Amino acid sequence: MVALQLQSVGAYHGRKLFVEEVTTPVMKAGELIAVIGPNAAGKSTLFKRITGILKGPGNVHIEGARAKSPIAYMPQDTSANAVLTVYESILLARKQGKSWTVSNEDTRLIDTILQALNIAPIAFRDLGALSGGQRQLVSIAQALSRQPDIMLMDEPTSALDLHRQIEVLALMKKQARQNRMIVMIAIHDLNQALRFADKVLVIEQGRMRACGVPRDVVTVDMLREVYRIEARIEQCSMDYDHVIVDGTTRR
Ligand SMILES: Nc1ncnc2c1ncn2[C@@H]1O[C@H](COP(=O)(O)OP(=O)(O)OP(=O)(O)O)[C@@H](O)[C@H]1O
Repeated sequence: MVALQLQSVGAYHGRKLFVEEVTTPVMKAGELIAVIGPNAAGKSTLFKRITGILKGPGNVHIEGARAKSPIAYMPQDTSANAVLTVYESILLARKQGKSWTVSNEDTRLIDTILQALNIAPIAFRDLGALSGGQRQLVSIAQALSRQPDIMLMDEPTSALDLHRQIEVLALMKKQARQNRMIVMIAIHDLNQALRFADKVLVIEQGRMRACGVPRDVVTVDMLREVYRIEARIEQCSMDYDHVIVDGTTRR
């Protein structure tokens, strides 16, 4: 079973260290981890360091991975220039770094993903002709098609309507459990993080402020200090904690 731990991890843009000394608890197969923090805190930078796109000190320690390239990364920007259909783009993502022979297993998996994300009806549309939300769903499909051990998704639901946001986050939680993946999702919607995450990792000014179960991490004090908001945390009728914002504060 895969396990991931960040050990004193930092990340450079050019010569400047934008993320420093991130040491997490061990993240385990089956877990969904929400990565939260204000704009420019370093969430994307951290993801790019974990994937190896950016360099930096420390160690991204992975144990028990099944795949040779265990990480799939879904970037924040999902715009596409390629002249491909949705189906072709997912197949291409699946075949990245593998033999180009297309097997029944490949086509079956892609069909399952198209159904799960409710995008089968647009499977043969050109990528360039999709809406922003549709492009984001295709990007999720591409990442899922790689059947990774570790899935890093940078704001995967930012362009989706509320119904689709919940569908996608519930699907990712199920995928994490069923396929024994670690799923890390950078997300701004704290209520979605509280509802779906097993753990929440807070990044503030390039450093990890906290990582743990949502109830311990998303607190009134954290919201005041990190987000500069005055808020209450109350339980909704379904027992989920919910952030209710009363106002913003100045620094
Ligand atoms: N290519 C780059 N070159 C130089 N600096 C960069 C680059 N990309 C990001 N940065 C800087 O790194 C810092 C962290 O940015 P990052 O994109 O990781 O933040 P984030 O937490 O993902 O923010 P957001 O929530 O706004 O997406 C910011 O100060 C940003 O300006």
